[in-house]
Amino acid sequence: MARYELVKRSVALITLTNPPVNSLSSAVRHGIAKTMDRALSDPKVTAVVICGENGRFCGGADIREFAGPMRGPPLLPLLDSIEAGEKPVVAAIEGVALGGGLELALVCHYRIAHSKARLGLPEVTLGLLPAAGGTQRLPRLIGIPAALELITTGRHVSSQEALKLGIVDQVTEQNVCEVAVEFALRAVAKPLSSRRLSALTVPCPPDLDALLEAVTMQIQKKARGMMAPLACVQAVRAAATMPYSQGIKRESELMATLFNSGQARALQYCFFAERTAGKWTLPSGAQWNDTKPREIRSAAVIGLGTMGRGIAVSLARVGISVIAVESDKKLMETGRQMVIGMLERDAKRRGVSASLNLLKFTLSLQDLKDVDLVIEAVFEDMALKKRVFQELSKLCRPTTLLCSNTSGLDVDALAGVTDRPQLVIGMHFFSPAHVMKLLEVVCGPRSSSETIATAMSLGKRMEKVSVAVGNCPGFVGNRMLKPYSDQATFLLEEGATPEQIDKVLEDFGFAMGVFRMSDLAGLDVGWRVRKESGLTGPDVDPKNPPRRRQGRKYCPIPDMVCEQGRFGQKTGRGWYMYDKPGGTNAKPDPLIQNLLETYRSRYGIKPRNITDQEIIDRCLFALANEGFRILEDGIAARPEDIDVIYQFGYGFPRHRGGPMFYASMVGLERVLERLEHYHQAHPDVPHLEPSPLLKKLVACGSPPIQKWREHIKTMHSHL
Ligand SMILES: CC/C=C\CC(=O)SCCNC(=O)CCNC(=O)[C@H](O)C(C)(C)COP(=O)(O)OP(=O)(O)OC[C@H]1O[C@@H](n2cnc3c(N)ncnc32)[C@H](O)[C@@H]1OP(=O)(O)O
Repeated sequence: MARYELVKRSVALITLTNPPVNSLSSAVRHGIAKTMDRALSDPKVTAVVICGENGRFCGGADIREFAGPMRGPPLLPLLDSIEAGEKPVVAAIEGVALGGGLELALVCHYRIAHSKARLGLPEVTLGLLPAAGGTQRLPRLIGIPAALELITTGRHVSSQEALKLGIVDQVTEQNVCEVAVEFALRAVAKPLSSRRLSALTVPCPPDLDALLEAVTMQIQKKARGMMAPLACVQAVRAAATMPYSQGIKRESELMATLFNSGQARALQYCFFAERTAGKWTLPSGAQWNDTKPREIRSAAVIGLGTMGRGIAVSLARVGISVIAVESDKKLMETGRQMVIGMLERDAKRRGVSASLNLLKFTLSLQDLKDVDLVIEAVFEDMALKKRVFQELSKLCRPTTLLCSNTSGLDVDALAGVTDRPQLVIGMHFFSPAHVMKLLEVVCGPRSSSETIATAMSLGKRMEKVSVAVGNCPGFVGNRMLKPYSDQATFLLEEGATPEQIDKVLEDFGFAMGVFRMSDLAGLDVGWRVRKESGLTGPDVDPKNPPRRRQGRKYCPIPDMVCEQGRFGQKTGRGWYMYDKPGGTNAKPDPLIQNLLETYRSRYGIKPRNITDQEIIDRCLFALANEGFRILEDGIAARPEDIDVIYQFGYGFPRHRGGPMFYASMVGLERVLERLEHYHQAHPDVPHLEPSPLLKKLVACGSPPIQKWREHIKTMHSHL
């Protein structure tokens, strides 16, 4: 796990060998301890270089080991002993030096980085802090403000920025190991005391308290209840105010609290869930690692509304040429200006030049004859989408992939009107598509494995987190949203207010409560869907709208809000009021309060006090319950996929893991018991009836989430 070689007759070259990222597993730590001992005790060796195999220095501690008991030599004393050694040690950093990997580099007396390397202390993103001396050494090296920023955000820096900050001593474009060996030879005669970071004093800003306070306040605003960033601030405060020996103790204490927290478990689960999500498998046996995607060089986007524009930008910025189609000249010109503006701003932010030459705008579908792939992003209307697909089928090359950005319509029905159902697939982007990371790849029953592989690989290239899901109304994300938002509106009937519910959900950690989110998305969207499905319409008595429809409980309040022309932010009024149409500053609206009171008195509902816990339980358990149904229906392959969708598409707090992980943390028995309780109280709400899979898992002793799949295996897969 650590290879030892003697090079240039006197330099010990220690290579970490734990692919793919040379993480510091117990075997690697053991290997480092052994090879360092050998280097320090061999009189022929005058200097040491540490590097990593396969172009990667080290990706940090082995995160998989965090779940089990600690084995092998602990990292902190091992690193302290490297720093204390009497022979110069040089870190040769290629690829990445992250977390424990950077902490290892910080105990080396010198650091040489390749120009393409990235460095950082991302522990905070795993609910931890850099507890192998990182919070104590980095401030001593680069000062409190810069160290605070890196440690509390977990941001990776380029080697050029690392050089400017003083983290590395040299950046090279050449073979970093060779450069480091030469460097080590030159360092042999030099004193090491000033190179031992733990022995340095921290350059302390005069306004330390004010700085720490400002950072704490900033974090409290942004971190939505995450503990780790605040613990990082405390650890850096210790570096500034205590000698190293005490600071390191404080670092360990803070780490101990974080390490055993549910938040750390959730964030580490998210790390692996995100990586697992791309690994799709079909019932046919085809899967992500044995199906070759097609290469996509050119694409078309049909429709230059909000979604189409974002999709066009996301394609062009990764080097794919895009033909954007609109049906009307004025709309096309508006779309063109918006897309160009977005692409220019995006390029400026990334420090690259905007790839405007890749864009073409047209009014004619005829121009799409030769593209490799088309993404339809027209209005959410099945008849319109079918017409577009029929036409594409006639016009495009027989090999062109036809994709729809529908947010919930039947992808197979679209495939059915084409001459190539195997090349039809859903690519459900989230708004704004050039910002939001999530892509649901909706596999119809006839989508070929090559088509799925191509859509997934295109998503990855577009820097999206892509999740393969089955075809059903609303797919995964929007299907689950219904029971969640239904519970919120039922709670309004019973006595809650939009602002109360939103506050509880936002305090839980959601980026936005359900009502603020609806105002942002536009209330008319759901209203149109309800009209299309016959739940509401001209036949409904506006004075006395029924509270039971299609055999189940129905809350007419959202329709009543829409009937007043309140469609959310875009109209300046929705569940809240805004300063102006398009405004974003939501304020409680007395008119909504009035509407709720009138509604309750009309139906003789006595409002009651609703606790925060009831809001959380009803909204989140209804959400997870639908997730269990999605798993048993085979629409999602794993709970991890659902959780990734909710984090990246719906603002579910990452430190809670996602709705399915949250359910597992609360305890499946409790989720089942609460759902049974609420279903008894509301028997006409089918979404509250516990799903058979939830019952089955509880009956099997509530296995950990990673084992749920074994209980779903026998059920039908739509993927
Ligand atoms: C006392 C405590 C001391 C220290 C604490 C720490 O060090 S905590 C760990 C801090 N390090 C990190 O957070 C880095 C995590 N890894 C990454 O950010 C990326 O993996 C990386 C290194 C930038 C590489 O990205 P890339 O896109 O190239 O690959 P991918 O992410 O798909 O990873 C490849 C496979 O490696 C697994 N993996 C990555 N890092 C770790 C790790 N630190 N421990 C364990 N496993 C790791 C990852 O899960 C992938 O596995 P696979 O089975 O192929 O899905």
